[in-house]
Amino acid sequence: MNILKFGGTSVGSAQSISALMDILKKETGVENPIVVLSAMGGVTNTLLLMAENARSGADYADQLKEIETKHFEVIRALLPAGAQNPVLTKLKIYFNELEDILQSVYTLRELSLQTKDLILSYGERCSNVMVSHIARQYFANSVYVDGAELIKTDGNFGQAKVNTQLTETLIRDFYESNKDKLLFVTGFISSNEDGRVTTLGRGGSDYTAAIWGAALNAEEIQIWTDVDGMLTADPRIVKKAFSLPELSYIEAMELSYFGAKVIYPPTMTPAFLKKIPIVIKNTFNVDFPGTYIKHGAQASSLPIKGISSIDEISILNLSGSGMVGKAGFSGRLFSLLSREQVNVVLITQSSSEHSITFAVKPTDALKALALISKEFELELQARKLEYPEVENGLSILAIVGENMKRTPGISGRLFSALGRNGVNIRAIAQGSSEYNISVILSRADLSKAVNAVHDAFYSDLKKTLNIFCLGTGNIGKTLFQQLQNQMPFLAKNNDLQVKVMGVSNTRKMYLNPDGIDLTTWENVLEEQGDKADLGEFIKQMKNMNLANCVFVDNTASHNPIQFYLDVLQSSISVVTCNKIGNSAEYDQYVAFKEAARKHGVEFYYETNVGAGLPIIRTLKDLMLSGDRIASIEAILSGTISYIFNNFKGDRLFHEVVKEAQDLGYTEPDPRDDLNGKDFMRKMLILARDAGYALEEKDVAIESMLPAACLAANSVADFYQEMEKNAAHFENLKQEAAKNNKVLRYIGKLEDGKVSITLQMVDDSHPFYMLSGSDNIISFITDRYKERPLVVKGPGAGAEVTAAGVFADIINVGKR
Ligand SMILES: NC(=O)c1ccc[n+]([C@@H]2O[C@H](COP(=O)([O-])OP(=O)(O)OC[C@H]3O[C@@H](n4cnc5c(N)ncnc54)[C@H](O)[C@@H]3O)[C@@H](O)[C@H]2O)c1
Ligand SMILES: N[C@@H](CCO)C(=O)O
Ligand code: NA
Repeated sequence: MNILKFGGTSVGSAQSISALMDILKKETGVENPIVVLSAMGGVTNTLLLMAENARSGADYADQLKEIETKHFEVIRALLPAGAQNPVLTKLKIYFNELEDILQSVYTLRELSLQTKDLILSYGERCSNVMVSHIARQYFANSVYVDGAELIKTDGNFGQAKVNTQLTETLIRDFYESNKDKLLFVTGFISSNEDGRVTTLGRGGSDYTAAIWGAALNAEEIQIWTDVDGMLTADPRIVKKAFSLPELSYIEAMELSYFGAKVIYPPTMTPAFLKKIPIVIKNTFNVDFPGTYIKHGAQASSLPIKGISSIDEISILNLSGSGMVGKAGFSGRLFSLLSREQVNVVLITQSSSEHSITFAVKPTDALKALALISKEFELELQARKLEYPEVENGLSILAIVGENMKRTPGISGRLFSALGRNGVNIRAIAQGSSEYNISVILSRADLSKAVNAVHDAFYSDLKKTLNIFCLGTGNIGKTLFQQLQNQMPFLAKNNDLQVKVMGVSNTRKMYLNPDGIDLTTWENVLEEQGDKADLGEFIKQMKNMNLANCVFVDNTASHNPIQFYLDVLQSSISVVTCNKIGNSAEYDQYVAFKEAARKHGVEFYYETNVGAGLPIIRTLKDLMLSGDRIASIEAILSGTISYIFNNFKGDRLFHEVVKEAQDLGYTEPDPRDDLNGKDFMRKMLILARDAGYALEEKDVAIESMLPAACLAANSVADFYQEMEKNAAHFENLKQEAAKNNKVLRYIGKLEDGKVSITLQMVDDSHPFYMLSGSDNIISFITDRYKERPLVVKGPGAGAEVTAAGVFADIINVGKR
């Protein structure tokens, strides 16, 4: 025989009660199950509120009406008109009784625990009367059972202690003479020796189910709720949390002790003692197998079973010389707290015995402080103890699982996931049972921490990168297109999900904690976006406090640069195609790298040089492997390369420049390409990566433009000047052609000096053969000295650049 317990949401509406009936149709057969029901969802809270209102002399009539309507609506929806009257009458009697009780509370302005229990009992009574009547349409032998009469307790109202022996006898006797019926038993309520209603405390209906299960040696106890069993983490925090097929009782207790609201741990004890399996099932997803909690649960391959947390916790730290070597000290402390009903959630003590830190619920913190101040008054006065302080705003995160036992590396994985994401740990505790490692951290970090730890332990599952992108121009737009196309492949082959959480251009910004749909981002940004504000964008990004976060700069603007340090220091990686940051002051370039290293995040800028071509990466690998750069020779302006490769025959120079711009090769302002500035930035970044502490002024640039073009103060002006100076460019072209040479703008790093010069080269020069927007770079190093290491290919354009940014993002994900 099985016990089926349905929680508040499962009896919360006509729809869920219909689902419940369908479940019962499958579960009834040769032997009927015993059904235990909670109050309708929300009713217990409303009853409590009414009781408090009555006590303080406030109105409660509306709430009473609300509860009544809630029940009556279900009855009208699920019972034919002819069958409604008897149950409506029964419930009406209950509501009248309830009103009388509330009236007395109101008159006396007094609410004892005993009266409170009585008031609360109406929640379960009403739901069970109602549902048992509805069930009669399908199961003629359905009966309502007042569970309070069969579970006998002491008189500790609100949290009564069960008299197990008497209770089991009563339940068995009752069951013997009612076996043929389908029993609907009120959960949560019980009664004392005098027959007064008591309640079983938090999670009471689960407890009722376990008590009945143990008394009758049930085959299994099914807990029907609104989630797919016990999950690896709170699904409201971790979107990728998944349901666990099997758990041991201990794992289930550890997991539910902190947070998981699925089952209340003490209620498992009767089932645990009799080795009765508990199954957690979802009323709203009946076919899902759910979670089995049982004796000898199969060891699984998962390193941990789950992550649980307590949202709000306070810690107290007691320290001082007076504690060292004092055997009775912690005994005195903790027996004091236990005597005064302060529940201590976690304790750590340093081996120097100089300090003890313990965690309590915030509501208990001041009480604990007062108790300590009184108990240790003498020690405090004599300065043998420091006056303890309460620290609030903290949370506990715990990883749980029996596999942790004797498995090295588990705590390492926990702490490195937290460290990498910039989560500071305040205190650590691991029980010697090794079922649980708990850490205390700032509450603001909790959600990020749980996600990071979830990723770290279930890494064979999908990892999510959360990206925030600036710039929706050429590169930004193309990146989104590529991301959208590639998403399914990444999910399938790399277990990686890239989610765009925020986007901004100069006009608008839009952030969404659920992620932004890449098919509609343009409309969403336009219609739902706020006015762009870079500081605000960064602030909101930081406030989201997500794990595996990447800030992507696809602008050509100075403005984002000033935020890089702050972003890196917030443990957020930076990927940028914007060269301005790395080519400004050398100290800033160094500061970015140091911040990234210190905070364990990435700072990637492959597209700063040669767009998607692997140049930065190649140089970095050479340096890391101990090679030394002797010289670099390179063509690194895709725009100028394109121009020289296409400035032929009778074509005009400024027309070819315009063509390069239309093809997306130029900077947003093409003057930055033609005046050599863009090239200078790239050479400077390369030189710095090669180990030279150079500044902009150290780069000697030979201009390829006449002075008038250089002086143009707008882009339109610039084009006009190029047109006016057509003869200058024509001369250059003809002179090169005359000597069978081509024009090349070449950068060089040699002996720590950087120059960029305009040259005419013949076909003996390796840079002679180039086409389109090709870049070429040739490294001479200690190891590549006979023949250089050469990287060549298209070095500008939206597709290749966005692809380089994309690869940088993926590389952050690989770490
Ligand atoms: N085109 C290429 O081949 C290539 C190659 C490598 C690197 N890059 C670099 O890519 C970057 C972007 O180039 P693009 O062609 O896409 O430019 P673009 O002008 O088309 O787009 C720039 C975008 O940045 C936005 N923006 C500017 N300032 C901003 C701010 N403060 N906050 C938010 N958004 C801001 C603009 O609104 C625009 O959406 C440049 O830094 C460029 O050097 C380009
Ligand atoms: N404007 C740049 C883009 C690549 O960085 C160029 O022409 O090389
Ligand atoms: Na590159």
